Amino acid sequence: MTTQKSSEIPKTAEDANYEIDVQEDSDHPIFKIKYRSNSVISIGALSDGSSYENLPTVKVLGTGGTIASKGTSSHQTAGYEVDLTIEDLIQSIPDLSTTCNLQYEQVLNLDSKDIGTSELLTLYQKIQEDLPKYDGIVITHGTDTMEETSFFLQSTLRTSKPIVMCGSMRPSTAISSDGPMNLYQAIVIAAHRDSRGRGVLVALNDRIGAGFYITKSNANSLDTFKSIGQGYVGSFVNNEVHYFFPAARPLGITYFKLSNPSVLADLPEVPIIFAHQGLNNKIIELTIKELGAKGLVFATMGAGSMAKGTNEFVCKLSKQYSNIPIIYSKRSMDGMVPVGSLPKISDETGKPIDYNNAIASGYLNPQKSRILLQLCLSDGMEINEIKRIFKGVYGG
Ligand SMILES: NC(=O)C[C@H](N)C(=O)O
Repeated sequence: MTTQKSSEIPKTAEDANYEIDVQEDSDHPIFKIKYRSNSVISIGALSDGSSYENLPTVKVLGTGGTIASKGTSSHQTAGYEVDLTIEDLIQSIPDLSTTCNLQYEQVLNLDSKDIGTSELLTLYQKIQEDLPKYDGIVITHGTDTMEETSFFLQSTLRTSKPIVMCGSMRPSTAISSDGPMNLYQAIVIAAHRDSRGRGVLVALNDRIGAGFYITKSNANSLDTFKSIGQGYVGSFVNNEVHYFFPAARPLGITYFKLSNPSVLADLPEVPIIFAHQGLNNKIIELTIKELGAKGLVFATMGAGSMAKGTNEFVCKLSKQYSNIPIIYSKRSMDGMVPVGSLPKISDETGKPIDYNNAIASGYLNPQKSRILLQLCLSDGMEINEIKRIFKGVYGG
């Protein structure tokens, strides 16, 4: 690889103070143009053979959240309302016209607690429609359920183009609101060629994480998105995107084709039960019998641990209801549930009872496990196939 530098100013952009950095190898020359504003864009062949002939095009899709909210005072950081449009948000950030061609659209405008299956489907369809037309997509979203949307999109959109989610922890009216900086960074990340092939990303607070794993760890502070075991994939410093590793997607992703979106408007009912000392088994019975749950996820107390009586109760009940899948996830933020810690159940005589429908979540937390199970069930998968899918995330 050779690197040449030039500070020549071409006639066509006389007053544009920039530097061209050409990196060449035999197959893929890359031209980096560093502008006065310090934003860097690349023109040339990408490693997959495609290229940005001009500035990359980025579409920002607004869905609401705190980033689009207003409080009643500058110190209010909880209890505010969604009140801004995506246009307002774009107006709050500095000009990015030397970094990308930017377009935006309001898809939803909700607090993310109100995002359910039909909203996910609306967003999914919009992204499917936009992906062929843009080099990158940014989604502004509430942080409370961002990890669920990011997991859903990662499991349903197969693309090497960057899809970057962002939000904020402080409303737009708060002192030191983090929304504009997070949105600005997300757009620069989506426009950056090195963001390709990394799956759905979550960008907040100068950090870039994998939407597949990342989770909200703090209800109030700016430094909230974490995936402790898996770490961040990169960070944002000054106006630069820094990746720690070459482009890669998390292992264990299963892509579901939503060929019939109407099926998705009604994803199967899969509740999550949070296990704790003295859990009343009646709640499990109500969930399966009264709600008609098609599967169940437990946030178990440790690596799959629940009271012996609860495991026996669930095993018996789940069999009465056509062997519904029971996912053993965990309420701890980090760590995993291995197959080996699934309960072994026996009858009064000590004879083992088959509990084949118990499935370990591996590294997936309960809310991500729920979405994966819903997608598996809507695809008509049987228990053993669902086990295989979860095993991809080192569970099963
Ligand atoms: N920080 C946030 O965005 C929280 C907000 N309640 C939401 O998820 O929409």
